[in-house]
Amino acid sequence: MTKIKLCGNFRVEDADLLNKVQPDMAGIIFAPGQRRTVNLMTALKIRERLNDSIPLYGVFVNQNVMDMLTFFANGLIQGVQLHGEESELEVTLLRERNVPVIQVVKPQQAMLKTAANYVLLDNEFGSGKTFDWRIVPPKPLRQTPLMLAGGLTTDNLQDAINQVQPEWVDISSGDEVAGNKNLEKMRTLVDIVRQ
Ligand SMILES: O=C(O)c1ccccc1N[C@@H]1O[C@H](COP(=O)(O)O)[C@@H](O)[C@H]1O
Repeated sequence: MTKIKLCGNFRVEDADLLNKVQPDMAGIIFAPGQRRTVNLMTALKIRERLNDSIPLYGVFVNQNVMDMLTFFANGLIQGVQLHGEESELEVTLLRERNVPVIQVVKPQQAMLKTAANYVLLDNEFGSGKTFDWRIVPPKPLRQTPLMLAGGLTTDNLQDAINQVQPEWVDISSGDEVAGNKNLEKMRTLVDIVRQ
């Protein structure tokens, strides 16, 4: 069964919505200057309020690995999502310290072996835009569990799963209404992957 990550949670009360719908993973944005970027205090409050059963991943774009290791060691995050041009060396460094890693790759790299736990395909970060799913290599050719992202919504999620057969889907914009996380959208998305 495909698993679901709900990302870009930025208000403390978003933790309550996540607890209600129980996604397999949640995400917060540490990359600076994004609409959904959280500061450390908000991140701590979200982790505190979120059920222990929901792993919280931090999204970073070309940022300091030491910060990631500190956040992980302190239990603030349970894994990292590298959403920039991070090197395989950085991935290895994190993996050597047992940090689970989601690494953004280009579609053609979805077939390469990597030290990361998951490879993630996205259009642009948190843009809410889809890309042409036909360029994704078929499942038998893929070496690492695939996380599909980019403009997934309640309208196209089922098609995306049917076409790409990803192990995971990752959604940020598609569970929002007027710029805020929305319980009904979140519930519908989770129901689609679990039906
Ligand atoms: O969600 C964000 O705002 C974000 C900011 C910077 C880097 C990554 C971000 N989110 C990730 O972007 C993709 C696609 O999101 P969307 O559903 O198209 O909005 C997803 O992997 C999020 O984790």
